[in-house]
Amino acid sequence: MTVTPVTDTGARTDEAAHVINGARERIDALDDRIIGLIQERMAVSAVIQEARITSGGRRVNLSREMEVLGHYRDALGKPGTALAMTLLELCRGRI
Ligand SMILES: O=C(O)C(=O)C[C@]1(C(=O)O)C=C[C@@H](O)C=C1
Repeated sequence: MTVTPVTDTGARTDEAAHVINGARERIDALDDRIIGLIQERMAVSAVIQEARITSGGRRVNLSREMEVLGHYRDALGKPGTALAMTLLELCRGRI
């Protein structure tokens, strides 16, 4: 049996290639939504930071960042912490 899937799935059967291609479409759609949510988070975070800076405060609030890191760690374990650190960097830049 020769499998010539449209995308490179690594599958050895047409059936497996079909399952993989369908699931990849769902992943691409989920990733689009996740990226949209991250962009929305960045915009909301910018509003907070601008308000704080305009009031004379600092861009960064470390105690709040600890809460955010804990939230992701509790939900996703250790990789959740790394994910939250990346999100925070996207939202407030490098510190
Ligand atoms: O919650 C805040 O005070 C924010 O400024 C938002 C945010 C975040 O993106 O979660 C960004 C920068 C701060 O250091 C802490 C948290």
